[in-house]
Amino acid sequence: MLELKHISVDVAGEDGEKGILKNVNLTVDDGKFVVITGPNGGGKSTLAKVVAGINPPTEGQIFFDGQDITGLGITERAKLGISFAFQQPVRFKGITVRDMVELAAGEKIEEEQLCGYLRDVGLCAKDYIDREINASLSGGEIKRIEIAMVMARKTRLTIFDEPEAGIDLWSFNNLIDVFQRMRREIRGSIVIISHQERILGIADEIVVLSGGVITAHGPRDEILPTLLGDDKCQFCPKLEEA
Ligand SMILES: Nc1ncnc2c1ncn2[C@@H]1O[C@H](COP(=O)(O)OP(=O)(O)OP(=O)(O)O)[C@@H](O)[C@H]1O
Repeated sequence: MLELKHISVDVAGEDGEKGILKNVNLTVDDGKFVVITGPNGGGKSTLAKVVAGINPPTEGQIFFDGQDITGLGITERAKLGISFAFQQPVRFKGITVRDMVELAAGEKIEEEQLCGYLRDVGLCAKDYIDREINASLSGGEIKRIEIAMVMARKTRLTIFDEPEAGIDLWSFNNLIDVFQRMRREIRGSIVIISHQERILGIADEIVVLSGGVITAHGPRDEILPTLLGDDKCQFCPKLEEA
């Protein structure tokens, strides 16, 4: 179980300190599929980076299975079973797709299983398995490889920051299937930052983060209608009727 307690992140702005996250409290129970959404600039990526150990919080504590992990770095958190898929994945020169998926899994993987991971993310294994991860891969291809890696990793908590970014429609449809399969197979928790209605539609819980504050958190059936209804622009000031 992941618990964020009184998390704040301040950065130095032109007019002094600026609060990006303000006293955020959030619990993600085991096995839950939680989607964090909200307006641009609301603090979602910052929150994901705080959980992954990339950004330290200015205040507050993070607990994972009851252990205080606030002071741990990315690698130590990864060892405890926290994985993070970047909005813009990194590319490694000289390393093949096979190497990366095996590295993620922490063991040699049977060819058939490796092909399965690639097939699930819409890549033809024979074309990609021995391909080097370098600048010749497109943004969408590299994103799919990273999702295959996350599937191979089977961690306790997986965080995706806008997995739909840069992915074409075919892959997007498959991405939904991939998430549902991940949910069945890895039995860990999945936290996804997304603006996509279809991803929100498969969540167990939805968290709305706006202006650095959680403005709503609850079961999908409770939160989603409030995001999709007439009140879609609930975060914007209402225009006066003419
Ligand atoms: N290091 C920083 N210095 C100054 N401002 C920052 C820094 N990091 C983030 N911000 C600001 O904090 C706010 C929240 O950023 P964040 O990337 O967390 O938002 P987000 O909800 O993920 O947005 P989006 O939906 O557009 O991806 C934004 O206004 C951003 O410009």
